[in-house]
Amino acid sequence: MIEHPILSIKNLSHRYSSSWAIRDIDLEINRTGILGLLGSNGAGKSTTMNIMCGVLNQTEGSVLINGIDIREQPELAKRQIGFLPQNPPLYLDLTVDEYLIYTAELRKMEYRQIKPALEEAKERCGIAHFSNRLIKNLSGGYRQRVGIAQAIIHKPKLVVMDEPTNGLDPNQITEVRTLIKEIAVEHAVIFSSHVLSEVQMLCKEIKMIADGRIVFSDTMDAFNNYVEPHSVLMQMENPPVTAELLKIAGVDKVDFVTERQARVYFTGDREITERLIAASVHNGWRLSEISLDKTALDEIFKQLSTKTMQS
Ligand SMILES: Nc1ncnc2c1ncn2[C@@H]1O[C@H](COP(=O)(O)OP(=O)(O)OP(=O)(O)O)[C@@H](O)[C@H]1O
Repeated sequence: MIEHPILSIKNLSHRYSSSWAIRDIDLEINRTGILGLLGSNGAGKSTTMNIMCGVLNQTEGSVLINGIDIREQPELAKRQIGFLPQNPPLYLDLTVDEYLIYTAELRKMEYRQIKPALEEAKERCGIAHFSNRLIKNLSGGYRQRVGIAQAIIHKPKLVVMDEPTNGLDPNQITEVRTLIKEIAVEHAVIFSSHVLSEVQMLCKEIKMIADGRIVFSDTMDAFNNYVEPHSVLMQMENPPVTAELLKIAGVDKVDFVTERQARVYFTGDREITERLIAASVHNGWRLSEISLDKTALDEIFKQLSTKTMQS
């Protein structure tokens, strides 16, 4: 028997009226766990997710869910997908139970399977005690849990979540992230975010999308290595001239941020900090602070985002 990938997207492109929102997206998921789709607002995350869940018809390319073409056999393919869109379609005047039973029926679940599936989904999402509560009387975090419950009630292979923590308060964000991690033990989860730290925290694999194209695709470890700081910030009471700093092995470039603070770009290992401290002591630069430059991470993120626009 042929084993199909859970999700296989090839050369996916979409055009709204005249302009392309996404171009040539390739993506494959073969196992459970979380894949992060990272991109800033307007990068093309929602467009990609709406197409992969059969909500939007693509202009070009193909989406196969477990080997089934979502455009050719949408009903069959959608049974394997759970989707939490950016604005979950919750019916505020229904109770949690009424709503979840309705979504199970939409998925054409067998009648006798619905009751146990309902209980299991509520249990997993921590909403069993709200079974008879109207959705409009739930907090944002609990509404999001109901949204997640409708995405998993039919036990799909693939769960797609479009910015699931957007608009939640910090406690709710932590709870929803924990829930996503739990769900990913049994399901393949693809999750979008514009928050780099969130993707770093949750995902083993990352696809970064910018201006409708994938600009980075690898494991989270590879991404973290890639975006390791390449500069340090040095605060000195008696700073040297740039040329003195450039003499130190590994230093590529120096920018003075203020008269006494230099950003020192380097290649190679992080032992550069030790060499800089030693040089400072030796030459009397009176170093008061030295740190790996965190803003460098954002800079690299920006560079990756704009890479395709320039090429
Ligand atoms: N219905 C639409 N009609 C025309 N253009 C659209 C439509 N929906 C999205 N776009 C455009 O397509 C591009 C990609 O948008 P998309 O919503 O997929 O991005 P996103 O990464 O999900 O961003 P956000 O987080 O802001 O939703 C943007 O330039 C957006 O303006």
